[in-house]
Amino acid sequence: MGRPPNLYSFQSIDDELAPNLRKYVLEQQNEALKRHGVFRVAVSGGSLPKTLAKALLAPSSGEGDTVEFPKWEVFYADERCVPLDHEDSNHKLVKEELLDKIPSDMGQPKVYPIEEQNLENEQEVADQYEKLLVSIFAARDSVKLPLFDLILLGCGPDGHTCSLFPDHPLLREQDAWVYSISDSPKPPSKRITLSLPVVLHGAKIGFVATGGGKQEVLKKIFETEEGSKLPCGLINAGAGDKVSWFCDSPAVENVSFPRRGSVM
Ligand SMILES: O=C(O)[C@H](O)[C@@H](O)[C@H](O)[C@H](O)COP(=O)(O)O
Repeated sequence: MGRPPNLYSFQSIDDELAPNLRKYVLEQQNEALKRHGVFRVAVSGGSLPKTLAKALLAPSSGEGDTVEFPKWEVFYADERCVPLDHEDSNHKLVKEELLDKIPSDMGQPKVYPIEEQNLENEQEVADQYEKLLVSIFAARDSVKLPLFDLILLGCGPDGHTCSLFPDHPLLREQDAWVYSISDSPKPPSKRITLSLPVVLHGAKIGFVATGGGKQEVLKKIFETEEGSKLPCGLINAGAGDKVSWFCDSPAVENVSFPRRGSVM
């Protein structure tokens, strides 16, 4: 097993977690821009977009601390098979929480939502999204897996992440980049998700998990054999120190796994 994941815990979301998350995201942004002039990020839904907005919409404190949105390409780590203006859409959530709030002088990222045709056929939605990823990540060369510069995820109370759920057969799938699911235990039932190998391949993987409701599952994920088999645990085990967790104190109150102070 490689090096363990990084676990950060903060007293306050607004005053500590968000500024540290900003620092982390901008480190990945600046690295990626140096590497290939573009920052490719995958984001999921849940509470993440709101916390991300707190991090990214704060004023810049100077050099190296500028969010270069026009150089960002934003993808969805998972999406629900609903129209883009539907209450359940992750794209709608990201748009309302973050994109619509970006001041006009900062410019907008290029965002890649799912296609709205054939929403009733979740396999079709997954295939279309995979085709999109192939056209971007394998434009010139054939690549085995798409390389996101950063994948930002949440953690469900059952240990799911993206739309990869505990004990679900999708966890064993290796072939496609994007899978559909029609029996998601968290509604709505029809969704698409990046595959586990795609997530593990990400250059960096950041989890944001806050609130007392996450306490039990985080203890399990970080401290038990059973938890290491949950989707979040599989990512910790498979991606090691490429993974960073941004948690608040209530979420990790009982977790004795060593924490890091701050992203500095
Ligand atoms: O579309 C979804 O349902 C999400 O992508 C899902 O994976 C989410 O990130 C977790 O359920 C955590 O959600 P919370 O942060 O709201 O607990």
